[in-house]
Amino acid sequence: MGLLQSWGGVGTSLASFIFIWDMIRRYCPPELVRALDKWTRRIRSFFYPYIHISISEFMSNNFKRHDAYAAVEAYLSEHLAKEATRLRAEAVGGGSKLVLSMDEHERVTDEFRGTKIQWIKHVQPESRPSSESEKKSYKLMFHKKYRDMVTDIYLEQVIKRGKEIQKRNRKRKLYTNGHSKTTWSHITFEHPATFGSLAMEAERKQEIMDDLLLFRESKDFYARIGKAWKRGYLLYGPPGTGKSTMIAAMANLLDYDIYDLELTSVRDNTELRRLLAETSSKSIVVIEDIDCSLDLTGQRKQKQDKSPEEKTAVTKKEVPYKDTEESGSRVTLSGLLNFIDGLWSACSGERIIVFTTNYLDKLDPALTRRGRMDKHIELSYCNFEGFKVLAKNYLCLDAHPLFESIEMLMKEIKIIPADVAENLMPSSPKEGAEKCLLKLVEALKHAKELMIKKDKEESVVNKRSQVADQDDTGTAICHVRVLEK
Ligand SMILES: Nc1ncnc2c1ncn2[C@@H]1O[C@H](COP(=O)(O)OP(=O)(O)OP(=O)(O)O)[C@@H](O)[C@H]1O
Ligand SMILES: [Mg+2]
Repeated sequence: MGLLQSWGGVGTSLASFIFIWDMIRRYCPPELVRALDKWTRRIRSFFYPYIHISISEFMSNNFKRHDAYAAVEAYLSEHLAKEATRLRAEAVGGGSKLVLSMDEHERVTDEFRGTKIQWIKHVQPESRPSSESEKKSYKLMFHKKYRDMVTDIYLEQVIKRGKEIQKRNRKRKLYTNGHSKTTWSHITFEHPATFGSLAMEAERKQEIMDDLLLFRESKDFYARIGKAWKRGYLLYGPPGTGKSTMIAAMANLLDYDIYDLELTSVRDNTELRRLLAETSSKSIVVIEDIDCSLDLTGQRKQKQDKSPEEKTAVTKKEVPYKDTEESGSRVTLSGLLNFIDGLWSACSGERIIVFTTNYLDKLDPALTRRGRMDKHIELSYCNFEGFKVLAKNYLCLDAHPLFESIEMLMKEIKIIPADVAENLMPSSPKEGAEKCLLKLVEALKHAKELMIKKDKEESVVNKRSQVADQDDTGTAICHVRVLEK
């Protein structure tokens, strides 16, 4: 009872204080109010001499992740996680190691040169109900007399060590924007492809690898020539020739993340710009099957009438393009070109942009011109050299008596590397290398027979049409004679 009475007393005094303070602010001269403000600040800092610094996950414009946030998180996970009682565990290094980080609202104390510094994790749900994310931040609290030391030395060290830890524990990520999401979602990227395992001429592979490595080391060069540090690659060729595999090999070679941009899920240029501004440095932005993702070729011609053949022709790869229209994507060619040209992609550091297509001639030349797509790489049918790479990868074979006939057949038959790989893949543990090679020989022979048959049929059709042409000419001549009479 006594306690309740005393709390009631506190409440009344507080209300009176606020009332009097408001009166003073309203009716006193401004100089007096300023002086009072100054004194209240002094009194407050006397009783509460702490400074707070907040490091949010996203920059204030909410577009870009804050590098410092990730570095602080890494530092705290390694140095102070032992002290925290509520933790979050995440697997790194292919699941072989668990990294612990502080759970929300948890606090830990660090010590630096005899000073105690407290870290608190804050998680605040986003104000917008439609938003999928939360606002996360780390708050740092310390005595004001250590202000210079903490801001100049301690924080710098935390960020530096955090970045080292991040580098050590880094899991590469594959980001996607599919499934009607307006933001990126990611999974760990663990594709095993390397340039070594790609079926391609060794010389061309080396040339591409040199180009990529030179790009990675060219920060100063790009700064000197005043160009955004980015490079565009256009990979083209028939389905199953290794375009997607090469992108994975590129990411593995450079140790970059991949952003797989599904253009059909992007509503308009503004959304495209936001998504691209959210991509981080050291990344490869990929737009697969660019010819199907956007009406890039038709955008400028704007709804010209299609020929009846075009209207009826439906290939496998044209389906997504139809979806684009249905899903109402309004990304335009100029929006895409804006992004490639640098204003947006130059936001943060090294970036590679890769487009893939099965039909090079379907693309607008504005998109493929050098400077936008700096390097065009053709991935084509498998030749004998490519086959040898696959035989080594799949069967651990450098030579075999069957190689000779395979070489002969490959000179005559076009076969995609995906089909060669499929035949070389043992279908059971008992299936030996020779059996797999025989499967491939059979597949090649079968393809050859089909080719001969097709050629014969075509020549018959050609002969028939030649005869028909002659007939037509004959008839036409007859008509002329009748008219002349
Ligand atoms: N050049 C290659 N070297 C090694 N493996 C290859 C190569 N090309 C294709 N493959 C094999 O075939 C499969 C399909 O290849 P991939 O998906 O890279 O082809 P793609 O060119 O991207 O086809 P699409 O145009 O249909 O997207 C891969 O998983 C890989 O195993
Ligand atoms: Mg592909």
